[in-house]
Amino acid sequence: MQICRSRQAVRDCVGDWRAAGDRVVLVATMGALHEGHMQLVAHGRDWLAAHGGGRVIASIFVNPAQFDRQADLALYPRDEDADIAMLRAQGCDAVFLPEVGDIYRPGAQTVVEVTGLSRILMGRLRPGHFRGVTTIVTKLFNIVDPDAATFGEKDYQQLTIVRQMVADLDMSVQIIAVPTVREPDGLAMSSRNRRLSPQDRAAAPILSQALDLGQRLVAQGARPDTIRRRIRTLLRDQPRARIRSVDIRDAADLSRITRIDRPVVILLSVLFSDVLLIDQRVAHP
Ligand SMILES: Nc1ncnc2c1ncn2[C@@H]1O[C@H](COP(=O)(O)OP(=O)(O)OP(=O)(O)O)[C@@H](O)[C@H]1O
Ligand SMILES: CC(C)(CO)[C@@H](O)C(=O)[O-]
Ligand code: BAL
Repeated sequence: MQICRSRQAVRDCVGDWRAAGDRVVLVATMGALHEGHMQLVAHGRDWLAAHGGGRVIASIFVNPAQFDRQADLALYPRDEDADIAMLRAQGCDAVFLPEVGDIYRPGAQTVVEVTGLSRILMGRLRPGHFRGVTTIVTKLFNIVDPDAATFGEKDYQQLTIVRQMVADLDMSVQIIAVPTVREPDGLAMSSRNRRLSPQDRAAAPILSQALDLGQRLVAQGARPDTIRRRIRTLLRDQPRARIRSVDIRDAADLSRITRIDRPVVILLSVLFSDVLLIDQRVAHP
């Protein structure tokens, strides 16, 4: 696996692959890798196998521009050696590990923002977060120039926003959505899970139980406000869980709904001590 620490190193590496006729898939991450990230690499490989073959490059960059709280940035888990070993074992072809100064250079003035979708739901809880995401994803697309890129459904609003950006700006990158990978007890894998205390870790599967309940109620024909209320009641039974948001939206565009006559997405964000966990489930009436 090639290790690229500068933009130029990535361009040289991808240039060699392209000269050999390979297609390229980008797996963008913030590191502290887990099996969810490995599935992004695996889905990238599957896409390449169906499109004439090629190479997967992962990026690991804890992007300061998408953190709304300094403490969250300072505490974000980092483990470069373990990350490189995992990617190598997964058969990833290259990894891009840029420094902050190589990505955000003095005098830069340009940001990329999907104006509507970035300001609702998590965008209200974390102002500026999605502008930071779309700006770094655009920069990574420009540096790597991939044919396709993988994004996890766990970060459902992020996935929806990236799709909107790619369509709005005519970016020629195919977005591959990857289903959420879970621990055996149902907790969605997340780098931030490492920061949970043992007590919070034991309590955290309440999120997936709440999603199970929501999915059952959607299938039974319940109304969105009833489902939100029942989910909140379940979460309130867990004293370690502090609810930040419970939403039910149109799965296609995250618009508000008053009755459920098409696929919806149930979106949860819940604090355990100072760790904000999110999870989602698409449900069909
Ligand atoms: N459990 C998972 N299953 C599938 N994809 C995932 C999972 N967790 C993260 N991803 C995806 O991996 C990519 C990189 O995410 P990131 O590095 O932020 O990891 P994370 O586990 O989501 O960390 P965080 O704790 O910051 O939420 C994103 O596209 C994200 O949706
Ligand atoms: C897409 C991403 C790597 C951009 O920093 C990040 O938001 C993430 O890890 O989901
Ligand atoms: N996977 C989401 C990245 C973030 O929380 O900043």
